Amino acid sequence: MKVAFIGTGAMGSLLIDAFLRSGALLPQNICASNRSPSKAKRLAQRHPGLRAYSSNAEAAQGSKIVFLCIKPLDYPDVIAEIRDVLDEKQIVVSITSPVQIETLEAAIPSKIAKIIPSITHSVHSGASLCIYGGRIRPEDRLLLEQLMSSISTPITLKESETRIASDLSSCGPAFVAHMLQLWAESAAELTGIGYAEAIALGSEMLLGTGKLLTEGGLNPEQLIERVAVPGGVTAEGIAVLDSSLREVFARLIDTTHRKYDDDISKLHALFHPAIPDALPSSSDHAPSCPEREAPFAGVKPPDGSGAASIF
Ligand SMILES: NC(=O)c1ccc[n+]([C@@H]2O[C@H](COP(=O)([O-])OP(=O)(O)OC[C@H]3O[C@@H](n4cnc5c(N)ncnc54)[C@H](O)[C@@H]3O)[C@@H](O)[C@H]2O)c1
Ligand code: PRO
Repeated sequence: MKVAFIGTGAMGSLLIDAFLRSGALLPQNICASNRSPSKAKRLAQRHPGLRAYSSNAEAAQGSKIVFLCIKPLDYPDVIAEIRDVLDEKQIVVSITSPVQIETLEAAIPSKIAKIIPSITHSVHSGASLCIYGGRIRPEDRLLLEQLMSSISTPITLKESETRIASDLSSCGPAFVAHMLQLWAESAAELTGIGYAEAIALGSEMLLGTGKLLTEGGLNPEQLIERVAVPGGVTAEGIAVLDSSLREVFARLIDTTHRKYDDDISKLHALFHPAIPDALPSSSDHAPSCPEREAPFAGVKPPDGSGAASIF
């Protein structure tokens, strides 16, 4: 079975490397193409058997699954290039949040899914966000979730939840890494500890905290209660965070949702140049205020170990 990756930048290459490392795909299963073909060729050199194409249509033709690993505004060109070689049996997966499933369903005959990955999949970790179009059948969903289970924890959600869920799972690693940077910079500046040492300590702490909140069976409230002993230093620190961070997160969510809406508008104009507005926006999905309660479906997929090639 062929699986195509169109766009082999940061995320396309990461997915290919991770699927191969997990054993879920073999190099001979994979076709890759990229606007600058040298990137796809480098992957073929790294993984003998993988086929690199200079044409997106050639990569897509005959592939059971076609991953589109390109940026939002590159979609119209790529769709125009591959439309004629796609059929209704193929599954086209967009890894890009603002590209709406209904836009792709209107443009191509294939079954459409949106799967938003995360850099954490390179260490076989993190949630992949799975959103399915109306043409996806249960067996297609099983296939995609088996594949994604080999490198991540697939979580099914509604398209309206894409932005906030992606903030947490896909942008989140960068947000948390930035918080750690600032914390380590302040630590180095105010106390004299080395920046590298502070980063190392913080990174080990993040790893352990993630484990406690997943396999360790603790929720944030329980974890805080165990750490913040009454009258101790942690409780004082949490009071400081509480008074400052709520506003920061409100602004963060507002900003990412504005950017999302902006991308949706630009895409709409590119896909439908003559049709004015009536677009979905993040405000259709959730209030653009901090008190949103994301109604996260959180449906766990069937258990696919993905240890062996599933194709
Ligand atoms: N990087 C992440 O952590 C992450 C996480 C989740 C989702 N995403 C989404 O994945 C998408 C790609 O992100 P990225 O970080 O890999 O970006 P990137 O810029 O590293 O990669 C995009 C690749 O697409 C190629 N490309 C552009 N136009 C093309 C065309 N017409 N035909 C073939 N290839 C073309 C570019 O040459 C580039 O190699 C974005 O929409 C992003 O939102 C990224
Ligand atoms: N990276 C993409 C971006 O920064 C989206 C999720 C993570 O736009």
